[in-house]
Amino acid sequence: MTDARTISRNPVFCALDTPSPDKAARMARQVGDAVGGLKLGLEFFMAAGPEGFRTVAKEGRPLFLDLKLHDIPNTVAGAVRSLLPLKPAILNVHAQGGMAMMQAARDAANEAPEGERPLMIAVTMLTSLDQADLERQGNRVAPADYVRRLAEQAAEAGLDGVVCSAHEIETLRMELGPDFKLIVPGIRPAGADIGDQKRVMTPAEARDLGADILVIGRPITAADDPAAAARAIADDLGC
Ligand SMILES: O=C(O)c1cc(=O)[nH]c(=O)n1[C@@H]1O[C@H](COP(=O)(O)O)[C@@H](O)[C@H]1O
Repeated sequence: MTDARTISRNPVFCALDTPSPDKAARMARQVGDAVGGLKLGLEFFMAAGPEGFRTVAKEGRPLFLDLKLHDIPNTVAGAVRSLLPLKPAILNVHAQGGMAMMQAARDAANEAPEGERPLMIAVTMLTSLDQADLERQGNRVAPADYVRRLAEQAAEAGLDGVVCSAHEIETLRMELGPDFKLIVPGIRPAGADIGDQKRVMTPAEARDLGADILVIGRPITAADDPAAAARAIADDLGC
C-alpha cells in the first residue's frame, strides 16, 4: 500500500467516475493495490464535493482531483487555494486557459504548506478529440503539434506536467525531459470498448513510451469484476 501522497511504481490511476462517495470508496477497496492511485473528477465532485473527497481520502491512496479548471487567472488561483486544504496529490487546469492562468495556478499551489503542494498539471487536448474536431474549431494544426505547443507553455509556466494522449508521449518526453510528468488517459486494454475516446492506446504500450501515470476508468469500473480487471492490467504491466 502506498501512502496518500507517494506515487507508487504502479502507474495506473483508476478514474472513479461516479456521483456516490460510498460507491467510490467501495471501488477503491475492491481495486486495492492493483492500482497506484485514484482519480476523482467532475461527476464525483459536482455531486459529493469536498466532503465526498474526504470520504475517499480515508482509503489512504494518492488522489488526483481532476476538475480541469479553466477560467481567468484570478478565478483559477482562487479555486486552487480553495482546494489546497483537501491535500490532493494532483490537481489540473486547462492549458487552453493560457500562460497567465497557468502561472497563477502554480503560484496559488505554491502557497500550500510544506509537503502538501499538489502536482500541478495542464490538460492539453482532450483524448476524446481528434484532428477533425480541431478543424471544426478552425484550428488547422495537427494534434501532435497542438499538444506540443500547449505542453511547452505549461512547462514555461512552471507546471509539473501535462495530460496528453499516448500518441504524444514520445515527442513530449524528448522535448520536455524526464522529470516533466506525462499523465495519459484514453487507455484501453487490447480489444476493449473505446467509448467516447478517440486517441487511445493499450496500457503497456503507453507505459513503454514513457507515460508516468495511466488514467483508466471504465475498462476497470465497468467490468463485471473490477478487481480482476485492475489486477489483469497490473499483471500486464508487471506491477
Ligand atoms: O484529465 C483527465 O483525466 C482526462 C483528460 C483527457 O484528455 N481525457 C480523459 O479521458 N480524461 C479523464 O480520464 C478518464 C478516462 O476514463 P475512461 O475513458 O473511462 O478510461 C475520465 O475520468 C476523463 O475525465
